[in-house]
Amino acid sequence: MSLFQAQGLVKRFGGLVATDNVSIAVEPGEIHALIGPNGAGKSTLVNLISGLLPLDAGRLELDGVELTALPPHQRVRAGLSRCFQVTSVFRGDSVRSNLLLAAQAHAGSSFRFLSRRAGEQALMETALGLAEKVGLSDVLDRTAGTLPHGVQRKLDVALALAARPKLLLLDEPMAGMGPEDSLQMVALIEKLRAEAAILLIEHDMDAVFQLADRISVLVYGKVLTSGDAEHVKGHPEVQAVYLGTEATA
Ligand SMILES: Nc1ncnc2c1ncn2[C@@H]1O[C@H](COP(=O)(O)OP(=O)(O)OP(=O)(O)O)[C@@H](O)[C@H]1O
Repeated sequence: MSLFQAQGLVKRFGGLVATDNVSIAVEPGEIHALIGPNGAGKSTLVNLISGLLPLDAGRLELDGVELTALPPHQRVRAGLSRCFQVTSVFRGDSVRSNLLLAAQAHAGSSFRFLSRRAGEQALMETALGLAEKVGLSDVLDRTAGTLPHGVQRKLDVALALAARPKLLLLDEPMAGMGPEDSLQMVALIEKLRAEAAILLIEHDMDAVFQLADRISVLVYGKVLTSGDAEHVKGHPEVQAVYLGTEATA
């Protein structure tokens, strides 16, 4: 059975059907990318999955737990973590504080048998482990808001990882990045595959073709087709509808 299943999702804005009976699944260890031209409904779909927007119809399930009626924070607790297109970093705090805060927020009662000192130590170790994982160990004392955009995006990923997700929703992680930062983010996402399954929304087609096991193409709120990179590249309607428009965007 799939790790994550979205079935028959529908979202209407007045007369506009922004999400039109979308079903999408993510398997354990899989990177499933979602692409589509501007206005296709990618952000709406991500907001429906993370719970920021209410569904008009459909069902969501993660690892056997139904998410459909859960508010966003309970979906996070169930194993669904999201990186935001607009970063969720506390810009005035250090990288270390950001990581500590995230580690603390998701620690729950896991350190309840430890003394206060040992608890703080365990949180610090978690924070340092997150920094190590995404490559931030050298900038722990820097104020987050003063770091280059690419580094802030890594911190954003680390904050999402603090929740120890089963499924990581990455909403345009390469947005606004130059080629060097994009390459680093691709390498990081490839590494994260070992931690969580990933639903990746991304405009950077090179990155998508490099990373994704499966790509679903969204057009006018519907899944036009779904398959591996070869399938999507060779699909005539995708070339016409999506790649044609994106190549000139
Ligand atoms: N809150 C809203 N109210 C009304 N219409 C909306 C709302 N949010 C999105 N839409 C419409 O729904 C459609 C899908 O928008 P959405 O932002 O999900 O597309 P997208 O694929 O994420 O686009 P982009 O790549 O530009 O981010 C668009 O026609 C958009 O105008």
